[in-house]
Amino acid sequence: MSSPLYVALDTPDLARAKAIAARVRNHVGGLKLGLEFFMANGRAGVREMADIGLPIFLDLKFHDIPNTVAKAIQALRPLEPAILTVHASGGRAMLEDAKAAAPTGTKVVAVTVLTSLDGSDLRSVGVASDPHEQVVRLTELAREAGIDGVVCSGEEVAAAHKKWPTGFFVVPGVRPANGAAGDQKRVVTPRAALDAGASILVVGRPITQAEDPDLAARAIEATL
Ligand SMILES: O=c1ccn([C@@H]2O[C@H](COP(=O)(O)O)[C@@H](O)[C@H]2O)c(=O)[nH]1
Repeated sequence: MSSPLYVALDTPDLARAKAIAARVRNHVGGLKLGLEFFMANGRAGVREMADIGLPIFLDLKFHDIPNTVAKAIQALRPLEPAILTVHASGGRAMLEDAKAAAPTGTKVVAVTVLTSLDGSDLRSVGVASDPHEQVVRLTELAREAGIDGVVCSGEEVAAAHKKWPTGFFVVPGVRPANGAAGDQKRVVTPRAALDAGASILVVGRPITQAEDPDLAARAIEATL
């Protein structure tokens, strides 16, 4: 069985992304490429990373009107990513159109509440619900829209999983015990996230900024 650990290669530097991927490839189940990587390296860069032979999670977090999101996803079809992301708050029609536009083998997952936000951040943008309630609400929306799963923190994944037992749950904001949270506010350990029902874990800086990324990935893997 492949590892549930996906490494987030958040760098604009293609050579650095390839070097880290080469070092950790035997201890991770896939490579997550986000906006920082994509803006610098585009589709050609994604193709080069795919040549490494691990599944590609393209985390571009689309959020726009349904037609625009669908057309953007259609433009990415040749890349056939294993997973891609949209924002659940884009609404049901956008989620439905995103799924219809994606390649058959691509999982479309919706970001519920970013792991960098807490209740006070939600209130500051006019959302009265706490992160837990909001994640559960958006998980129900995602399920009804017929997509594949959601992105949430390890604090809510058990509740989301209960609402959607067959869903696919992506958990970022994962830190080894005593690891620096950085800008993440809803953080759990890799083991706790898996025990709570995560399908895959996304870990970036604890691996990519470690002195020895291979050792850091191995240490996380050993806890799973
Ligand atoms: O709610 C979300 C959604 C996506 N992310 C992404 O995951 C990684 C986390 O990186 P770390 O360095 O481990 O904090 C990053 O690429 C985010 O864009 C997230 O953190 N939270």
